[in-house]
Amino acid sequence: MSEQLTFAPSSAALLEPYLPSLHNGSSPSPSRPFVTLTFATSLDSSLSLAPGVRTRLSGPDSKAMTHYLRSRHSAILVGISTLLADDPGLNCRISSATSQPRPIIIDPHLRWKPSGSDKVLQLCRKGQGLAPYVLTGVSISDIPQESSAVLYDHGGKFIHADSSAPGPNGRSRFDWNDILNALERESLSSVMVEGGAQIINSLLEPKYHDLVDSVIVTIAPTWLGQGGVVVSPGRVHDENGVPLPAARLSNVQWHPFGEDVVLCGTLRS
Ligand SMILES: NC(=O)C1=CN([C@@H]2O[C@H](COP(=O)(O)OP(=O)(O)OC[C@H]3O[C@@H](n4cnc5c(N)ncnc54)[C@H](O)[C@@H]3O)[C@@H](O)[C@H]2O)C=CC1
Ligand SMILES: Nc1nc(O)c(N)c(N[C@@H]2O[C@H](COP(=O)(O)O)[C@@H](O)[C@H]2O)n1
Repeated sequence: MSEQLTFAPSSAALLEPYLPSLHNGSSPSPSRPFVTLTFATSLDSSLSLAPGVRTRLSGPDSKAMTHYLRSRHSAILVGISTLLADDPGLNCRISSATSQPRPIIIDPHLRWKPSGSDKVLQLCRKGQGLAPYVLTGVSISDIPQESSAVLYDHGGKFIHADSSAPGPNGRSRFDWNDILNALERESLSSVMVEGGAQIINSLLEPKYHDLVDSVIVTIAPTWLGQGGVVVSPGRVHDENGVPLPAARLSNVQWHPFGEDVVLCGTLRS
């Protein structure tokens, strides 16, 4: 039996202004899903000790908060490096949860070879979570049959999306509008974007700020030190080349959860 978490209604009420509507789960924009950017960070803005190293930052109370968020979104999105590094469950372990979020894996070059031993698929077989939808730039006809079979048998699938949008260092990637359009086509009305750093840094680019409905960050009272996987979006400059803050939150609230503090805000002006 996996761990079961509880989250007090009084704590849930604090988060309500930052969550998709309880009534219909919808976004303020009817044509795309509600987007919550959420992650746990150290005091030096690290998500983990090093690439590929699963690192616990959240204490029990903020962890329960994260699982409450999972209960309130129809999808939970992570990058492929997070999936390969953490072998995460990506399910909701709140005892009172009535639904599970759909895991979305951003895997433009198809690095994941699904196997029955992946935790996310084990949980699916136990009826404790859903199988992932994998967004990839690879043509569906080029995906190895073994990979498709494992994923489809669990109720997941590969979804092709254009991965030729220009990214940093001349690398191509998905445009976030295309990612959200793909989720909308799957009738997923809300998504919590959990990470890792490349995913978060790309979503924090100014051109995507209007796509993000809320930001909920757990800050743990620890410094992970140099070499961590860092959230720090690309630099923004004014017309004279003077650096500007990359992003700033409005409508800010801070809530202590155990030893951690949870910062809630919005990116749009
Ligand atoms: N503390 C926390 O809340 C969290 C921690 N993590 C940690 O973060 C680390 C992984 O982070 P990263 O190495 O930054 O990897 P990542 O999980 O952001 O995945 C990076 C990969 O995702 C793909 N990708 C990202 N953005 C894309 C875009 N816009 N279009 C197309 N493809 C895109 C690319 O293939 C890229 O190589 C792990 O150590 C994990 O433990 C991950 C999630 C949450
Ligand atoms: N909220 C939060 N706190 C931490 O301390 C974390 N390390 C993470 N990581 C994210 O959660 C995923 C693990 O999920 P499961 O517990 O296995 O379901 C991990 O892959 C990161 O996305 N999050």
